[in-house]
Amino acid sequence: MTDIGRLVRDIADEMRGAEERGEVATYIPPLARIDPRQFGLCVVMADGEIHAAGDSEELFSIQSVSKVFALTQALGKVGDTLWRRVGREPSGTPFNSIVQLEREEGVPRNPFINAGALVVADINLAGHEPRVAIGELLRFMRYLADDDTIIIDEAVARAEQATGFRNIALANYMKAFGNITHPPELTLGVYFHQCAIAMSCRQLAMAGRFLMHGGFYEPGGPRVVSGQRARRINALMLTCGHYDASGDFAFRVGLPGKSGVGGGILAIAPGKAAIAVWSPGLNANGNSLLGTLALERLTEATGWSVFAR
Ligand SMILES: NC(=O)CC[C@H](N)C(=O)O
Repeated sequence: MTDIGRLVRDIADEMRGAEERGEVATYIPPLARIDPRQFGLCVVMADGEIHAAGDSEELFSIQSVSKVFALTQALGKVGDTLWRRVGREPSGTPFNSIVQLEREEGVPRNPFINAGALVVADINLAGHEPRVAIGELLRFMRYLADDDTIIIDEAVARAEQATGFRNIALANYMKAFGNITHPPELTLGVYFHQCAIAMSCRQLAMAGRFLMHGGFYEPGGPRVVSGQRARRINALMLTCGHYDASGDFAFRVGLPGKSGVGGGILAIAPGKAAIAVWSPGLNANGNSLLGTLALERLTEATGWSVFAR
């Protein structure tokens, strides 16, 4: 039996000393100021035991990791009709790409690229004021993580509102195809605020537990989603969670995972563990460089890859 606590500490020690750390995202000004020397890792085991090391209590901007929870929320509202407006194929393009949208008539490839997440935000906005839609997601995150202190970093949300021209373009372009139903600025407001949720590795790993427990909050606890839905969300994370590096992530780590440009990654070992890792330096695809390496070390040592026997 692998001593997980020790493994988690060893990985954090290795990452602390790493020289090659990638580049922090600079296109969102507050993220450009984050110290790239930080690294945190938290593993929540199926029995509830928690192993954490490094800067695992430090808050970071979860950015695109929020897309997993926003998708869960949207599926709860509209069920499988969501798939009329969003595909479920890997895009093979960067997270903020627009190139496929013209040929595919405003239907994004999947819910984890920005275009897809904007449609999901549009679904979550239906029938609400933007403030209420955002509040609903924040409450959902707090419930999942069992932590009422989780907040939205307004400075990050405002910064993206002021500089997010690609997202503004994506939303307007899809509006032209009728796949954004609200005024684009309202849908964008919901999206920018969900990306600006600030969490620690511990909080994020806790929030991901329902995906390790087949849709249950915890063993013996209430259902968050059906078993089928949990499996499907995990499948999408595996195939689309790292954009045009999703294949490489599956190859190296072998777990459903979702990254964000804040440097966080949520990874799920079904039935075994929910894992959150954070290191702000990104690789060329906009995924945490050391976060990916740490997960590779973890699955190599534990055999948690979904492809392991
Ligand atoms: N990959 C990401 O984390 C991207 C999220 C970021 N808020 C953006 O829209 O650009």
